[in-house]
Amino acid sequence: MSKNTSPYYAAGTLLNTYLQHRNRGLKSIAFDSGGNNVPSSSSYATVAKTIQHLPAINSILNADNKKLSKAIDFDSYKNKGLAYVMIYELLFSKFQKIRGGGQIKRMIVKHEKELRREADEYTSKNPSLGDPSSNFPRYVRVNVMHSTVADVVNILQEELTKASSEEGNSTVYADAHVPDLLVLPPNASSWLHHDSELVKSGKIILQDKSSCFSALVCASSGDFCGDYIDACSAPGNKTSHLAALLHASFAADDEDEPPKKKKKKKGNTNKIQSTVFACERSSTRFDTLKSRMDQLVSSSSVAVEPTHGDFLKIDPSDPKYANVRAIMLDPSCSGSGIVNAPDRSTTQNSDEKNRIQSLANFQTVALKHSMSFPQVERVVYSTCSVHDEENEMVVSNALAEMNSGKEDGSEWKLVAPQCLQHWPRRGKEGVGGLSKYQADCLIRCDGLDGDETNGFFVSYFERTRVSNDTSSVQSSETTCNASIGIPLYDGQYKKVVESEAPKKIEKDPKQTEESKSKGAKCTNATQSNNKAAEKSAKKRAKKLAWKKKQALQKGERMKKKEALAAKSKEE
Ligand SMILES: C[S@@+](CC[C@H](N)C(=O)[O-])C[C@H]1O[C@@H](n2cnc3c(N)ncnc32)[C@H](O)[C@@H]1O
Repeated sequence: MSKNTSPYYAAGTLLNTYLQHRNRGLKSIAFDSGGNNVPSSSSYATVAKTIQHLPAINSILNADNKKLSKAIDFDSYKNKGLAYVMIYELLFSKFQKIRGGGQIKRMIVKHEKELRREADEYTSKNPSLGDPSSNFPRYVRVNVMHSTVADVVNILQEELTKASSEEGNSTVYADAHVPDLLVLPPNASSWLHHDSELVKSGKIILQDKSSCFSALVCASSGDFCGDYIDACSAPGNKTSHLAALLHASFAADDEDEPPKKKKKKKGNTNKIQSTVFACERSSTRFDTLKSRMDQLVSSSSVAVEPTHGDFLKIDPSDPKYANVRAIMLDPSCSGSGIVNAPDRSTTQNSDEKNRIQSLANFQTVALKHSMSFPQVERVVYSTCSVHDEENEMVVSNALAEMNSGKEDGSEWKLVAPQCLQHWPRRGKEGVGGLSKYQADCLIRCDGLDGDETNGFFVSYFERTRVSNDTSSVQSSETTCNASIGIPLYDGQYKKVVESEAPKKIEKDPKQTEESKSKGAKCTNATQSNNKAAEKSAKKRAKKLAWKKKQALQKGERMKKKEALAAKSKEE
C-alpha cells in the first residue's frame, strides 16, 4: 500500500511502533522523538482510542476459533497497526466507516456484517467498553480565587437545565468530600469542556475528584502556617487547588477575626501569608505551569512561585525554603489508575514490571527527599497509580529508611487525613509490612470498582518530635459543602448497578482506639516542639474559642428574636 492512499497511514505506523514497544507508553513513543515524527493530534487520538479497543477487536477477531481473523487474513498483514485502526474506525468510532481505500480496507469491508454481529455481542457483554470513565460524573472545581460557588452554580444550573432532556436529572450537586467541587451528569462533557467560557476565564477547573484529594489533605491537615512546596507540579491542577484552599482559609480567618484585631490589621490586608513553591523539571511543562498559574492564581494572601528545576536537586537547607512546613509530592507514575488511559495496562509483562520498578525507585527517592527537609512537618505523597509497588511499597520503604538510626528523636508517621475520614477505600494491609492501622491511614480510589473517579492513592505523613508540650489543639475540619445550600451528591448519576461496591472497612476495635489516639496526637503540626507552630496553635485555639463564643451569642440573639416575634404574634 502506498503511503498516500490511506488517511490512517500515520496512525497505523504509530500503532505498530507502540505494539513493538508497549513498555515505553504511547505518549513517550509519540512525542519524545520530536521533529517531524510527532503525529498529528487526530492520528494520536485515533491510536489512543484504538488501543483502548484492542481487547475488544482481538476478541472479535479470535472468536469462534479465529473465524474472522482467518476470513480477513489478518495474520498475513505486515501493517497490523493499520488493520487495527481501520477495524476500530468501522466498528467503534463515531464515523462507523473506513475512509480512503486499499486492500486491507476491502478485506475488512467484505466481512463487515459478521464483524458488526460479533462487535454487538461483545458490547452487550461489556457495556462500558473502551472508556469506563464515560460513566463518571463531570466534576467541576470552582476556583474560589476568581469566583464564588454560588455564582458558578447559578451559571451551571442554567446551562444544565437548557442542555438536559425534560425527564433527565438536571441538578448541580455538591461533592460530599471536596469543598468547592461540583458534580454534574456524565454527559455534561458535551457542553462543558476546555473551550467553555467558565474554563477559559479561570473560574472553574475541570478536575477529576480523586486528584483533588492531594491538595485537600495538604491544606486541611495541620495548621495553615508557613510555606509549601509542590514538588512535581505541572500542569498545576493541584498547585492551584492548594493555593485556592489556603486563600479560602485565610479569608475565613480574616472574617472570623475578633473586631479589635481586625482594626489593628487595617492597612496590612495585602500581606502574603503563604508561598507555594511549584517545582517542575520539564521545560515545556514548566511553561504550561507558569501560564496556568498566571491565569488561575489571584490572591492577596497566597503566592505561587513556579520554580524550574529538579526537585531532587533542591538543597533542603536552602534559606529560600526555610519557612516551608509542608510538601505535596505527586511525582510521575505509571498512571495505571486513569481508567481511560490509552495504554492502561492491567497485566504486567517483564518490561512493564521493570518500568514500574524504576518509577517506584524514583518515587521513593523523591519521598525521602521531601522528608529530609529539616523544618518540614507534613508530607502528602500521591499517585494516580493502582500498583502496590508505587503506593504502599514506596510508603513503607521511605518510612523504614527515614526512621532508622534517628538520633534527634523525630519520627515520620502515617496519619489518617481528617478531611477524608469517611472515605471508605483505604490502603492495603500487609503490603510492605504495613499494619492495619497504617493501611487505614491511606486513601485509595478505584474507578473500576464503583468509586466514580479515577484510581488514585494518597498518603499523609507527619513528623513527630519528642516534646514536653501536652497541650493539644483540635485538628482543622474541612469546610463542608453541605453548608452552601445545594444538595450533596450521593451517587445520583451512577448508572451502573454496583455489584461489587467498595466495602466499608471493618475496624478492629483495638486498633480503632489506637488509631483514634494516635490520630488525635498527630493530626496537627503543633505536636512538634517547633516554636512557630506552637505559637500559631495557641492563636488558633484562641480563635476557635472566640468563634464558639460568637456562635453562642448569635444563638442567644436568634432565640430572643424568635421569642419576641412569637409574643407579638400572640398579641
Ligand atoms: C503526575 S505529574 C504532576 C501533576 C500535577 N501535580 C497536577 O496535578 O497538575 C508529575 C510531574 O512531575 C514532573 N517531574 C518528574 N520528575 C521531577 C523532578 N525530579 N523534579 C521536578 N519535577 C519532576 C514531571 O515532569 C510531571 O510534570
